[in-house]
Amino acid sequence: MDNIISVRSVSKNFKENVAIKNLTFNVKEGEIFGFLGPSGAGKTTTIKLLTSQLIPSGGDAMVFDKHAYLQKKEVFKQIGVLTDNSGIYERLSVKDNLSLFAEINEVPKENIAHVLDKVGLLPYQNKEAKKLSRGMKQRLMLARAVLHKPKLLFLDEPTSALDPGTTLEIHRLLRQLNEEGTTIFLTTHNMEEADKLCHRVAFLNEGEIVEMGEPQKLKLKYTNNNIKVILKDDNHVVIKNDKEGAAKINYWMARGDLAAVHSMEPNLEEIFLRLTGREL
Ligand SMILES: Nc1ncnc2c1ncn2[C@@H]1O[C@H](COP(=O)(O)OP(=O)(O)OP(=O)(O)O)[C@@H](O)[C@H]1O
Repeated sequence: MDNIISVRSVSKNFKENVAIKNLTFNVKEGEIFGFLGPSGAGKTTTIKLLTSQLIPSGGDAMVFDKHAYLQKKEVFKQIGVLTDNSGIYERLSVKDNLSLFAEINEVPKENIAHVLDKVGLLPYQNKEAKKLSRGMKQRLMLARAVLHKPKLLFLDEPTSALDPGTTLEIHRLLRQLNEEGTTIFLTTHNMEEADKLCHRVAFLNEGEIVEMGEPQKLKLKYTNNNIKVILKDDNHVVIKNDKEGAAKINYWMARGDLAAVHSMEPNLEEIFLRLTGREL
């Protein structure tokens, strides 16, 4: 698989404030890549560096094998961006918002109904944007970001402040887009979201990547090798995943005392805390 994003030793300073330090990572074509970190870690700055809204202070931020800040309009036609500076025209209807966006960006309009249907907004296409709920607005912004069928989609905190039902709906849409071939780069401080959605994640702390990999592999890497055993008398016992632990489980099983066995691998939140001493 080819790298669609390639970041080499990138840094970004805002005067004396160092926002990004020596970032190096790739995103492969077809991946959902999660960029995780607490507020101020540098997630949005990274998206801006990759979408030509900022120029790096050092290093190479490449998208489609070209420096992101040198990208031409043709290349940007292959990229969709969803950030919180919504750019929605409140007084226009849902459909007219997309229509105007298509005109400004020279995108054909015939895809509008299809995209609105996909994000579940077709029945609301004539509704004024200002009358939409937050979740519906987010879906409208997603519709706008994918109207031109981009190969690469950047999403900055796509589900922040959404209710769990709408969040699940957005996740379903993102998975579907990914299955249809869109590579997705998303930032989030929601570790559960990252775990469920992303093929790989990078942990960002104070402008630096402190760990990167597949969620499941990271959990195995940082496991403390403990197993929780629940016995039928409702006793919970934590044992080691070793020969001695296996003998204990055999013993309880033979006596008919065993109710359940759970691995105790850490979640991404706990790994981040262990690596940085910070919560998300
Ligand atoms: N235009 C700017 N001028 C000066 N400093 C900036 C600018 N943009 C970002 N920063 C600083 O860079 C650092 C990283 O900010 P960034 O917005 O990338 O973080 P973030 O991880 O996206 O945070 P959040 O989750 O709160 O959006 C912060 O210290 C921020 O204050």
